[in-house]
Amino acid sequence: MAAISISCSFFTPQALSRPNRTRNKISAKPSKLSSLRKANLQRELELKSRGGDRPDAGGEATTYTRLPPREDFSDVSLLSSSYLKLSEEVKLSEANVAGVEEKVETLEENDEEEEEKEREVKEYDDEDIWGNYRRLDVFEGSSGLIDEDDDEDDEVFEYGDEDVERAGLKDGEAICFSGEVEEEDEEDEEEEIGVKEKGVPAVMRCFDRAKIFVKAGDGGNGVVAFRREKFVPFGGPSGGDGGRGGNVYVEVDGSMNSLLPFRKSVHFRAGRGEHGRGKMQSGAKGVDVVVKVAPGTVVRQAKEVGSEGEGEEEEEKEVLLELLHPGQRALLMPGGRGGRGNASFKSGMNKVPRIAENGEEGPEMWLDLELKLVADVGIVGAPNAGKSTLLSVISAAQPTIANYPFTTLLPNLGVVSFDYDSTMVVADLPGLLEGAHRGFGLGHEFLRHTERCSALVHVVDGSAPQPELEFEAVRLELELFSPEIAEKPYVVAYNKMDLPDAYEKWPMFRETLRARGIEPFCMSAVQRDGTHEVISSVYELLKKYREANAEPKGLYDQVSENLDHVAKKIDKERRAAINEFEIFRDRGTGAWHVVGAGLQRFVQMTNWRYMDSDKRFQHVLEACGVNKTLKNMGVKEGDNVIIGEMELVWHDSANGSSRPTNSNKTSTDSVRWPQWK
Ligand SMILES: Nc1nc2c(ncn2[C@@H]2O[C@H](COP(=O)(O)OP(=O)(O)OP(=O)(O)O)[C@@H](O)[C@H]2O)c(=O)[nH]1
Ligand SMILES: [Mg+2]
Repeated sequence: MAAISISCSFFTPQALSRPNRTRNKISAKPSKLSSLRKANLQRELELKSRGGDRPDAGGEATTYTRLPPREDFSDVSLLSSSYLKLSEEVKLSEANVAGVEEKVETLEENDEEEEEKEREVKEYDDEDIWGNYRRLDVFEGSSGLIDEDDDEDDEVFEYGDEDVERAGLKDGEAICFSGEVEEEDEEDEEEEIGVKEKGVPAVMRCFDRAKIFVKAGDGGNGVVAFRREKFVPFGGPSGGDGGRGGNVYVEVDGSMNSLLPFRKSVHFRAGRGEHGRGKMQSGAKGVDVVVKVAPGTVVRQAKEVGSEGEGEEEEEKEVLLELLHPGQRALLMPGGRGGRGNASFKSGMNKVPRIAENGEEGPEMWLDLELKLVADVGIVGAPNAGKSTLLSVISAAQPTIANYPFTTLLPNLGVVSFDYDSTMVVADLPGLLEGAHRGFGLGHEFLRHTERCSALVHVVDGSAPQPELEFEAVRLELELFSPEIAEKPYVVAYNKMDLPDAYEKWPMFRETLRARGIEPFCMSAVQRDGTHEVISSVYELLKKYREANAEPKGLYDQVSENLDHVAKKIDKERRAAINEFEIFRDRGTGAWHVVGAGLQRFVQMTNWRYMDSDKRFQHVLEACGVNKTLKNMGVKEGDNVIIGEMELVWHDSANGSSRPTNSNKTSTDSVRWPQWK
C-alpha cells in the first residue's frame, strides 16, 4: 500500500504573490519621476527661451480638453518621441545654456542618489518580505483555526492610484494617470521616430483603450457542525454550505461614449460568498460586479501586468466579446462554488463526517478593452478644415471649434435626424496629417473608429493653399492606414466657400476631382450653406449600405443575445475531470509535479483543518489513478510530490504504518464519499 503524506508546507497563493507586488511597486517609481522632472524642466527652459512663459503650455496633461495653442504645437513632448533631437534645435542664450547644463547635471546626480536609495530600499524590502513570509508560513502550518474572513477579498471595487501601485502596475501601461506619468526610457528614445505613442496625452490614450483586472468572488467555506438540541440525541451533522462567489458581468451603458472611466478604476472584484453556518445554514451569495462599457467595446484577454513579455509586440489576442448595443449584458466570469459543509458529506457509512470544503477560488483575468465607436458616418479631413463646425451645424452636438489645428482631440458624436425614423450617428474625428499612418498628428489614433462607419464625409479646407493636395494627402493616409476604410463610400465637402480665397479655388478643385470621377459638394459650414446637400447625399449612401446589409435580427434579438460563452468556457476548463492529469519530474529538485485543472481545484478546495479531509484526499488520489501512475513512473520513499499549491511527501508503506491518518479506525476504502462536483 502506498500513500502520500502531507509535509506541512502550505503554499498559499496570497503568500506567494505578495512579495512580487511590493517589489514592483518600489522599484518602478523613483527613476521614472526623476526622468520626468528632468524632461519637464528642460521643456520649461525651452519655452522660456522662446519667450513664451505660458502656464498652460501643454505637457501637464491631467485635464486636457484641448491641445496647447499653435505656437506651442511644435512642443516635442506632445508631437514626437524624438524629444532630445528636436529640443536641440531650440536656440538658447548662453546664460540659459549654462543654466540648463547645470540643472541637468544636478538632476543626473540626484538620479544616481535616488537609484542608490532605491537599491537599498529594494534589498531591505526583499528581506522584509521574505521574513514576513517565513513567519506567515509557520503560522499557517501550525494554525488549527477555521479560516477567517479576508477583508480584502470582500471588497467589491478597488481602484485608485494606491491600488494601482499595490498591484505593482507600471505607469503608462494599464492605467494612464496623466501626461505627467509618461515614461522616457532609453529604449523608447531609440525607437523609430514614426512610432510616437508616448507623445499622446493620457486622456487621449485612455479614450478608447483600457486595461482592467476582473476577479469573480471566491466561494464561501463550508463548515463542520453538529446538531445540539434538547431531546434530540445524536442530532447529526448540520454544517451548512458556503455561498457562491459573486459573478463578473460586462454591460453596455448607452450613456458612455469612451473608456475614460477606466483610467482611475482598474480593479473590479466581485464579493466572496459567505461561509456556511451551523443549523444547516448556507452562506449568502457574494455581490456581483458589473463592469459598464461604452457601445462598441471589444474585450480581449490581456497579459498579466508585470508578467514576462508584457508590453512586447504580440499578436492580436482572440476577441472574447464584442458589445455593440446598449443593454447587452454578458456573464464574463462565474463566481467560485461554495464549499460543502459536513451535512452534505453524511452517508450511510459515514454518519459523523468531520469534513467540509473550502470555497472555490473565483477566476481572475486582465482584460484589454478597445472601443471602436459605433457611428454610421465618420467626418474626416485635415486639421482645421471645419469638421467640428459641420457636426455642430447638422446635429445637436456642441464640439469645441477654434481656428487652430487639432482643436478636436477626441472624437465627438452627434445624432442627425431627418425625420422620426431616419436618423444616423455621425462622428467628428481629429484632423489627419500627412504621415498619420506612421503616427504623426492625432488623427491616426482615432482612425479605427471609422472602421464601423458605413460612409465617410471628407471635409476639405477651401482656404488651404492647395486644397487638391490636401485632399490627396488625406485620402492617401486613409488608404495607408487601412484599405478597408479607404474603400468605404464617401462624399467630398469643399468647405469655407464664404471666403473669397476658397471661392476662387473651387472651380479648379471641382475639375480636378471630376477628372477622377468624383463629384464634390461645396458648402460654408459656418453659414449653413450647402450642408444639407452634403448630409442628404451621405444619408443616401448610408441607406444603400443598410439595404445591402440588412440585418436579419431585430434590436431586441441583438440585445437579448446570449453572451455567456466566456463564462461557460471558463467553467468548463475549471471543471475538467479529476482523472485528467499529467505527471512530470523536475530534474533539478527531483520533485514530482502532478498537473491537472480538476485535481488542482480539488486540492484548493480541500480544507486540511478537518480530520476526514486527508482520508478523502488519499481516497481520491487512489481512485483517480495518481498513486498508480506515480508508482509506475518510479516514485521513491521520501520524494516530494507537488499538486497545485500543495507539497506532499511520498511514503512506500507495505503495512500502511506511515500513513498519517491511519490512527482513525474507519477505513478510507469503505467510506463512500459524495461525488466530487
Ligand atoms: N469662414 C469660414 N470659416 C469656417 C467654416 N467652417 C469652419 N470654419 C472655421 O475654421 C476653424 C476650424 O474649424 P473647426 O470646425 O474647429 O475645424 P476642425 O476640422 O474640426 O479642426 P480640428 O478639430 O482641429 O481638426 C474655425 O475657426 C471655424 O470657425 C466656414 O465654412 N467658413
Ligand atoms: Mg474639430
